[in-house]
Amino acid sequence: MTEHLVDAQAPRDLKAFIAGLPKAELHVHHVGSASPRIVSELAARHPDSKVPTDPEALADYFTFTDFAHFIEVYLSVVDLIRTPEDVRLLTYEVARELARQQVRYAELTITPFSSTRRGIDERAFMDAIEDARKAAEAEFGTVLRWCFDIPGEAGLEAAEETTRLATDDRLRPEGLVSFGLGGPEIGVPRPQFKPYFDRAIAAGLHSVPHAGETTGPETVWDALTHLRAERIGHGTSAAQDPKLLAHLAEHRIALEVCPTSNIATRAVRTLDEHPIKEFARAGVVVTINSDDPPMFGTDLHNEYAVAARLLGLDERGLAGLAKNAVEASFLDDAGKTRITREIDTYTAEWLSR
Ligand SMILES: O=C(O)c1cccc(C(=O)CC[C@H]2O[C@@H](n3cnc4c(=O)[nH]cnc43)[C@H](O)[C@@H]2O)c1
Ligand SMILES: [Zn+2]
Repeated sequence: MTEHLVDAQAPRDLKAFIAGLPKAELHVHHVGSASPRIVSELAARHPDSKVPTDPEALADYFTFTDFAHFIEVYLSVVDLIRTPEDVRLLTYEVARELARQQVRYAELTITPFSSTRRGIDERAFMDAIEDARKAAEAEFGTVLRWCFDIPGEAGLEAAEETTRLATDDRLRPEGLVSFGLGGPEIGVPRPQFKPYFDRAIAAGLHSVPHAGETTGPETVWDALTHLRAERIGHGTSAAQDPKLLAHLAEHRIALEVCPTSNIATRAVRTLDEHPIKEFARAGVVVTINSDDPPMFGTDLHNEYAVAARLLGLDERGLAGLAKNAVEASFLDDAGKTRITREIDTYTAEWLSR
């Protein structure tokens, strides 16, 4: 069971503050955000799948022995997304959940290769996510943007297909802002993806690969050097390299920290051993994110509560984390100013109660 991951120790008042705090989420996966209700609905639609239809059984199914097991389970959920309507439903429901958590802006990591290789028409796929994005903004007020990621383990064929989908002007969706690299790192060296990142960057996309989640700091250096990373997904092992921490701090390359994810995939042993404190101490820009929240038995509120405990933060400190995410986002300046002001107003009102 993953429920033990939920941080019950945050004071009730701080939890209430977090619940109302306007936030930005920069590292959250599309399929990995499918709620137990959506997963069981999709599993019931596709009974040939081994994914349980019972939400209770899903908690056990979403308990991982290691990162490789996590990816195996993740792919079984990917297999449930078979039609453009599945894609639209999932995207819209993810936005609803983000809005519930006062997320004003989110960059959602989507792996289009996984859908197109399963036979979903590429045009219909783009229309489905864009339709959900526009509906979510109109109905919930949450602005969504996309990061298309290469599923690393699927190799250069996946890299080529993802790059094509991200850079072809006839296909590229309006909401696309960045280009990523996910999946396992062990046995999947970052430098091989350089030509694909070069093309994506030339097409105006920002570079946000996962790195240092399950391998050492050299992978983070590779992501910076070869993939020209502007933010790093996880970057957990950066804590082992003081020069790297200094580089990240100096160049304001933010880390997308997802504490509970790192425990659930067993990349880090316990929350108390999480290197977030070292990041903050070194002056690295830390952003707090949820990664694959239902699979890890968490949500963004819980991740902020975890961060508050690990970093010893009060309301102002939490507001600072929320502002870090806005600042490190790829939102335009007017949007950044709007959300930052909202965070400041909310915090000032809360503290003057
Ligand atoms: O879709 C396929 O057919 C396929 C075939 C081979 C390999 C893959 C992948 O590598 C998919 C991995 C997928 O996992 C996503 N993800 C979600 N959470 C995380 C995370 O914490 N760290 C790394 N990757 C993560 C990611 O979006 C990848 O695309 C697929
Ligand atoms: Zn991730």
